[in-house]
Amino acid sequence: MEPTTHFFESIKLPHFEKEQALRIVSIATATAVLYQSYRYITADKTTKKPGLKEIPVAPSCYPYVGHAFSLGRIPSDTIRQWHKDCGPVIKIKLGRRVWITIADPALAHKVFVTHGAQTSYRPHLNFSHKLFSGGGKNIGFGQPGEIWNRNRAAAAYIFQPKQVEKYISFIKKEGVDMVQRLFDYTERDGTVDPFYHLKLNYLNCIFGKCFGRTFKNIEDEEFLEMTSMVENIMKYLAMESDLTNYFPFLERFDFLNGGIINKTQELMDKRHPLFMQYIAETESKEGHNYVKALNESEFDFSDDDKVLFMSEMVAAGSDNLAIATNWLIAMLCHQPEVQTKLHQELDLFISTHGRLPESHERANVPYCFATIREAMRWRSPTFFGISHSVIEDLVVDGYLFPKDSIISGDMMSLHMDPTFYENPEEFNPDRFLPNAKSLHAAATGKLEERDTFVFGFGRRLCPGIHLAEAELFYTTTQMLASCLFEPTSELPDLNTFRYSGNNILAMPFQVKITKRANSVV
Ligand code: HEM
Repeated sequence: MEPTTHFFESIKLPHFEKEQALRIVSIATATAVLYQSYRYITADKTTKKPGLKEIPVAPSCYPYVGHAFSLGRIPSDTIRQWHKDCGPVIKIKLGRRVWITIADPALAHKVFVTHGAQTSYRPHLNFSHKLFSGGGKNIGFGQPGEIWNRNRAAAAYIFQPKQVEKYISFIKKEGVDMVQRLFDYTERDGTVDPFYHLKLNYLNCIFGKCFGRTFKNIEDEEFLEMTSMVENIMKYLAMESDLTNYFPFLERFDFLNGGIINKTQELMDKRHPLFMQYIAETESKEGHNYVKALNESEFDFSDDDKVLFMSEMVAAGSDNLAIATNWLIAMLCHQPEVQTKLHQELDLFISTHGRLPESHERANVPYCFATIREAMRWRSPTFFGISHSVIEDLVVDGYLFPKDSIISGDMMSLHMDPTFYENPEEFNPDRFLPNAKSLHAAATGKLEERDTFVFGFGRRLCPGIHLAEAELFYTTTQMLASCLFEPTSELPDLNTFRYSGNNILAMPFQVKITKRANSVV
């Protein structure tokens, strides 16, 4: 009741008593609900066309609200179950908007890649489109067109393998520093939660490359501020996070919706000056960084463009990697035999070559690379990647994907498809042996040639994929060459997810990380 009282006290309604105002608001809301219900029902009928297979509507759909209140605590868990009950493609209704999720790799590939010309758009959502991407001016939430092409070309330029090479020694150093911190914290406290150390490592990797500066440790206030900004961005990017996208009348009653309009605006008001300051600081920094790379290139970025570009890279290029590596560590606690095999393979390479492997030598440490890949298959870092939108009515395999519907691949379901992956529930790095093809090769090409979906699809495929591969490879090999991961009496929970919006996070866990007695580094 308190926010309601506060709301009515804060608005200026000189001609109405509060009770009158409350009645008016109720009547207005009821009218809006009835009007929207009418439009919702009639709109739905117009999408039905003869001779087409009906995409099943997921269960627990209610008039007007659709599934908005049926998604549960972890929407991906609910949607995965709906796929099991209703099949590989389902329709979810959020107010008047239609969200179609796909759990079948072949259908997903056809929809997003074969028909990429129609499906490489992004839905217009309040936070991602209007605020985070400044009205569609960044890569992730811009629509195909001139600005998006420029941004994508700039990303392709700074993330091409040749450019990634320039930062390898920096990535390696960050890995060495993180391992030392893991040892220090274990020595001090007996055990350590690796997640924030991984976040610091990967945030430093991308932040260092963007701006030529890094954060000291996990208590560093600037690190905490930046990591909280990234976490909030990931939270608000989730489809279900902001109901005003589906019930626009809620914009007038922000307090009913958790104050999301205020919170997202505040977040972006904080981002702009902070990133402007980081960009300005790079002028005086020695060495190469992405801001300088953009300045030197012909892409013609204004300072505001750079804020959008860099903040997107920091958000997209840090947490996903930490989440993937955190799941890997959680899994190693459960499967010590996998860890032993990883140690043996790496030790053999190091003894033979007198150094750790480079990422282009992944075929020489195939089990190690396969384990990184299996960790991402088994627990994809995101629930739905980034959702796409279809620009015109599209029929694929007899299913109608209506114009403007939001479409997503359900990552967990795609990677648990038994026709695509044998015994998918089993964590088994051997499934990716002996093929040590790059992540890019694994995520592109014909359906029968690809065996990962975690980096998305076709024209929208993650442009940071080469960088992601390098960072995952060097961080993991550095850790495994030096560290022994031992569980505490409580093993990490592998089956419960922590809600964080867009990402699939493990529940917090502790692990003992010590220097391996027989380490050869
Ligand atoms: C484990 C690490 C990563 C994962 C799992 C991941 C996953 C994804 C996914 C699923 C998408 C959406 C693709 C689609 O819409 O079909 C995406 C897009 C994107 N990623 Fe990544 N990513 C990772 C790392 C990175 C890194 C390191 C960067 C750059 C620093 C990056 C930058 C981007 C950008 C800019 C987009 C938007 C592309 C567009 O909309 O055209 N990502 N990523």
